[in-house]
Amino acid sequence: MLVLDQLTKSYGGRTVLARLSHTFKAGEFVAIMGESGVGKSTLLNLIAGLDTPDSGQVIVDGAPMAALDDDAATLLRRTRMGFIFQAFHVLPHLTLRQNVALPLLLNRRDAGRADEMLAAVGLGGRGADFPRQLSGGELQRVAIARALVHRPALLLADEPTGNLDPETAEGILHLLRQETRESGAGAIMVTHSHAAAAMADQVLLLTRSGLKLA
Ligand SMILES: Nc1ncnc2c1ncn2[C@@H]1O[C@H](COP(=O)(O)OP(=O)(O)OP(=O)(O)O)[C@@H](O)[C@H]1O
Repeated sequence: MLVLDQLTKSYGGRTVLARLSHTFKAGEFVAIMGESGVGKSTLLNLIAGLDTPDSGQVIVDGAPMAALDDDAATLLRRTRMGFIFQAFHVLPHLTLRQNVALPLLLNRRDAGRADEMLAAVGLGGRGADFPRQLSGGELQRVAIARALVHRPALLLADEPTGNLDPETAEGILHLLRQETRESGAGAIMVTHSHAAAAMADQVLLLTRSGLKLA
């Protein structure tokens, strides 16, 4: 379970999120929509612990993130979370297989599932390629394979199908659904796509006054 408790975040004196509170149930697939600039990516970054709130807290499975030291926060992210961010964060000097296997290696687990996940996102047989040989949409699919490979308890996804054609996007959304269902994982997906939001258990709208059911 993930609790957002009175989260406030400002940039340069401009408040983006003001005392935002919400509880995400474990295992629920939630889509967050809302107009450009309203703070969706900011919210995802706070949940991921990649940015810190000015006040309020993010509580993961009963533990306030701010109370964790760097090592504990890293361990939490590495073992329990999977990320698909807009910049992908694919490492240029590693092959696709090595990129996807990274969460497994960091968790000291067998890397065998990396090839399986590459195949699942339509990149089977390209494990030895390097990121520079890929298109934007292919890179996004590598990031998706990497986010799912270690079966995280919580998947955080920022526009996971933003660079994909509608047909590939639909396939990827099915994969996200199937993988999270199989492992009982929850997901928080920020999207402008109504097609993507339609496959969530719940669609929330972020506005200046907070998160509400769409
Ligand atoms: N690091 C930063 N420094 C300064 N301002 C920032 C920073 N990150 C975000 N902002 C500002 O905060 C506001 C919310 O940005 P955010 O990216 O969270 O919006 P969003 O809802 O995800 O938008 P979009 O749908 O366009 O991706 C924007 O006005 C943005 O300029």
